[in-house]
Amino acid sequence: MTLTQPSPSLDALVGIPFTHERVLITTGARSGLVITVAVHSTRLGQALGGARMWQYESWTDAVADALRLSAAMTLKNAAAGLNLGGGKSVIHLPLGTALTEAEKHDAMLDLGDAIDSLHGAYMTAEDVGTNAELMAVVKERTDHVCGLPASSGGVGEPADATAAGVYASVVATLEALFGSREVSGRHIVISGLGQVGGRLATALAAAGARLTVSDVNLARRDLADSLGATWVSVDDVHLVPADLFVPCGLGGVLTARVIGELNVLGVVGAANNQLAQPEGAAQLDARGILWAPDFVVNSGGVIYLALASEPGADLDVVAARVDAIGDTVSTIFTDAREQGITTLAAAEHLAAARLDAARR
Ligand SMILES: NC(=O)c1ccc[n+]([C@@H]2O[C@H](COP(=O)([O-])OP(=O)(O)OC[C@H]3O[C@@H](n4cnc5c(N)ncnc54)[C@H](O)[C@@H]3O)[C@@H](O)[C@H]2O)c1
Repeated sequence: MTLTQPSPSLDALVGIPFTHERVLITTGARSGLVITVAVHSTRLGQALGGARMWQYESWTDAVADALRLSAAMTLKNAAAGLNLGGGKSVIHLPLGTALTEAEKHDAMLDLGDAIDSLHGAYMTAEDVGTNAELMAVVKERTDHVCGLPASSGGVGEPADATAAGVYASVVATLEALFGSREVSGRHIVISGLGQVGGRLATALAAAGARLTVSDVNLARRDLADSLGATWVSVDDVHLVPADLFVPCGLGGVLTARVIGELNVLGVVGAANNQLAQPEGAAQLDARGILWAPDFVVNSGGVIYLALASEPGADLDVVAARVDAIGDTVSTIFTDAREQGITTLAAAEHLAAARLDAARR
């Protein structure tokens, strides 16, 4: 008899209840890659969420990520006041895979076919591992894609708007903690200096913040040096005593251990799904650390994609909507304090109120 290790169930991998309207899991005809398109909710409108192309140990991990990320998009789009539902697509790259440009092209055509088969239930855009140029390839197979390069008539990639929304959230968090919106002189720790983290670090340095930064990609140290920021290893970054910790890398960074070791007064960052477990919100609360919920903080990109893509869009109006993320964060802090609930619960209530109103 052969004994094998029991494999974890998808339920355990996903970690949230299955409440999705529709999930398509398909093998790309050209690429051979497993593509998941998860439509969590269309109650407020077409589901919008980016296309992630990333390495996972198993295709089931990629499906689990799509299920989690699409549910978070429902909350994000609802809390942002957009008439859009939540969805996400994930292309599974087996560990060690490095796609050639031709293979990426094939993967995008496959993604476009998968999205088109849903007849408009879901609209995609760029996310980690994809970009505006690759969205132009998706467009060859479906109209349900946004954030194309300006050269293709699109509104471009959303990282500027995401960084602007995170900046507004940082200011709102400082105000809640210190009674002042002043950034100058505050010590802020940023983990992940990519598209969003790099822009945010540049803006915070220009405003006079003292920065400590980190990235798994050591090449990002050049940016840190140019901003006069202190560089620390990714293993130690959460230990640095500071005013704020700003996660701008991948999700799941706030594990029970990391939360227990944080040495800051607030956490506010761009990374999606920062809490490794939902209980992390209460753990942060119990430690007296003010957490600005990620799906509100990082909604600038989706606000930009949705509103700037509308015909005749006024970019000043779009920028004001992005800036108003700071007001939403302040409201969530106030609601949480007054109702004695976590900031996560307060943000979820905000999103649920919009979803419930749409159900009536
Ligand atoms: N780009 C957007 O508009 C947008 C919108 C909403 C949410 N987000 C989220 O914000 C986060 C950052 O997005 P991005 O577009 O800047 O991605 P990116 O890939 O450009 O940057 C991520 C950076 O984090 C680094 N990184 C990865 N793992 C890390 C770790 N363990 N510790 C430290 N650094 C690490 C990477 O090397 C990279 O430099 C992601 O979680 C993304 O889902 C981005």
